[in-house]
Amino acid sequence: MSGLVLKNVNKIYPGGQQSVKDFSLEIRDREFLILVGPAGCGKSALLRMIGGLDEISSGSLFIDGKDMTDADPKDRNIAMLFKNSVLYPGMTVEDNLSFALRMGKMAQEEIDRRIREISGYLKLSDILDKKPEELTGEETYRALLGRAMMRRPGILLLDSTIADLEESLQKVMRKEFKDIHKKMDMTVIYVTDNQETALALGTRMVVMNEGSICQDGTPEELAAHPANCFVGGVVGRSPMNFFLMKVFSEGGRIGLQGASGRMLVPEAVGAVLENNGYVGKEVITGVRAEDVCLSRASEDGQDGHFSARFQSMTGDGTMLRFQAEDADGICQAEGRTDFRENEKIYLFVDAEKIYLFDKDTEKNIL
Ligand SMILES: Nc1ncnc2c1ncn2[C@@H]1O[C@H](COP(=O)(O)OP(=O)(O)OP(=O)(O)O)[C@@H](O)[C@H]1O
Repeated sequence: MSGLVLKNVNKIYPGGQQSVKDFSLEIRDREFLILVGPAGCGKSALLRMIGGLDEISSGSLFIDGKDMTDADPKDRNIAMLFKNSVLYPGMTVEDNLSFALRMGKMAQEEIDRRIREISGYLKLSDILDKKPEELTGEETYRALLGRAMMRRPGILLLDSTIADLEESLQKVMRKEFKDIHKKMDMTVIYVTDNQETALALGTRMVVMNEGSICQDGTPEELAAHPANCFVGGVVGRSPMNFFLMKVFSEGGRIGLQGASGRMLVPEAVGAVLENNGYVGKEVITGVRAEDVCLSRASEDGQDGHFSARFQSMTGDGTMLRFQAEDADGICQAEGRTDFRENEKIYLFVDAEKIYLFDKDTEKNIL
């Protein structure tokens, strides 16, 4: 059993800077939780406090119902793998795996048993005799993970640890994480600034910004109903564009007027806007790149069609960047790559797929 509860946790440094603000979260035993947030939002600070490497300035931490706020790191049953973790130089992978347990005087038989088990899970058997400098990036990562798991921690903290691997390896490792987590009886907190991992693992995700939780849920829930613009921009299969548009009412229908086009919204959406007093006001309209299509319309002014100017293709050629009257954006290229810079293009936005946020609070209106 290794559930974890954080209650109103704060981290304030001697200079007065605060990295974690009133952070409360409950993580169930054996849960795999992904903590996503931009650089500097306090993810590592939070992990360091959970692991006992840094003091909790105020608030409390419970592990399995026991108050561990001030407990010694070695009493927390937690293993950590940080961005800058390295294997002990000069030692083989096997020695790296066994070192801490040998120092703790564990019986060699038990150490050997664990090495066999973990080597099996992490495919280390063929590299047990190798030294760190002989390992590839992926092998190093597997060995580091194995070393962290040798003590059979109840909780494993992983800090952006696969971010430095090549993209193809990251994919492999994400899949393996899922398998390893199933086999090992562990609660895992995985910190990353990359939502891809959370989407790939499909597990619970907490989005963090400026030291606080923005939203908590599955990646699908967060993508479908982001609590605010920030989460909308962070979570989802394609980037979200944001446009400022004015809500209008015309002939009993509600619509949105932007600088380069307009669209009527579905009746249910219109009702929410009307009932909440948004008619005549500006709202932030969020549209995912995958929901903006190149339009064949050749005239401005058609409902749902927006004029823009082509800027550039994305590196993989699947999306294009455009400049609308009031904002830059990104949309599907649909195989078209033959635009000239600044050429006029037409975009179609599916009104069924839009997100609407309050201009002042940036909170989701729908
Ligand atoms: N010892 C410290 N003293 C003062 N400020 C600190 C200290 N450690 C971290 N910070 C600040 O706290 C904030 C959060 O840092 P933290 O490393 O937790 O962010 P992060 O989300 O993990 O970012 P990254 O993904 O880049 O590691 C940052 O603004 C950082 O500069």
